[in-house]
Amino acid sequence: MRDYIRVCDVEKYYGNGESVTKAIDRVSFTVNRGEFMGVMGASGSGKSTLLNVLSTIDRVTAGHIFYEELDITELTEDSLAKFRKENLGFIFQEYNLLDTLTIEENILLAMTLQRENQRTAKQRCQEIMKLLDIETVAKKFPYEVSGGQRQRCACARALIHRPKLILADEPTGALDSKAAQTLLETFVRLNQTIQATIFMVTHDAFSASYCSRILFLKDGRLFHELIRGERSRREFLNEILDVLSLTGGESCDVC
Ligand SMILES: Nc1ncnc2c1ncn2[C@@H]1O[C@H](COP(=O)(O)OP(=O)(O)OP(=O)(O)O)[C@@H](O)[C@H]1O
Repeated sequence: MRDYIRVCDVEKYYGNGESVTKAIDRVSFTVNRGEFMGVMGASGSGKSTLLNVLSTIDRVTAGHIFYEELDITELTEDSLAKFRKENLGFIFQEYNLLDTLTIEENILLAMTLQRENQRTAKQRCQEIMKLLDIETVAKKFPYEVSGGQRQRCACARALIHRPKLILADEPTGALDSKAAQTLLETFVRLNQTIQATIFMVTHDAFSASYCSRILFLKDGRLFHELIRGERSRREFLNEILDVLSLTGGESCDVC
């Protein structure tokens, strides 16, 4: 399989002089198209920073990130905005839904902003709501639905463009275990049905056990990697917990 993303010797420093923080320190790895990648590590290990440089929200201090042949560290701000719009979908812990719009309108807004034709937009919205099982709450406002349904709405909004890469920062953080499980199963389904590549930061071993591969960060460096392969999710979970006990990382919210 050809590499979809190549992260080459990436460094991200904050501050300068004596007060410099090496949030990411010479990290290199590749991602294949269609992988469900997890990133784990203790608090402050650099997970969000890595996600931010991968998603072009933040610039690297040194190193290169290639999406196929395109080096995104060399792009101008205008080209970056275009790249983000055409390729990426973001899902964060805070849903950032607009309370004055219904669930359906929140999802459609993402399409309106891209000036898609209305019929295509509506059709895609129906499809994605069906896939995420939120059709029944389409006409409700965000404050009238559950946390899990809000999160799936945020997910639908990110996915309606059919992004090649989904970037998720602690997407299950605000969910109870049932809602978290539903969202993770949705990710797996999306991963399998539309071959979306997923990059998910999580501190939770249970969430990570849904991934096909996990990178472990420690003090900004790549410390370990686990590949699920043919193992059951339970076996993979146990292995993740073993690694976390070595890194002093976190645990598992539901086990
Ligand atoms: N804007 C910033 N300015 C200065 N230092 C920062 C900034 N953002 C992050 N850092 C530092 O960089 C390091 C990595 O932070 P990062 O947020 O990537 O860690 P994390 O693994 O995502 O942590 P958490 O699990 O607590 O969210 C930390 O030492 C943090 O204090």
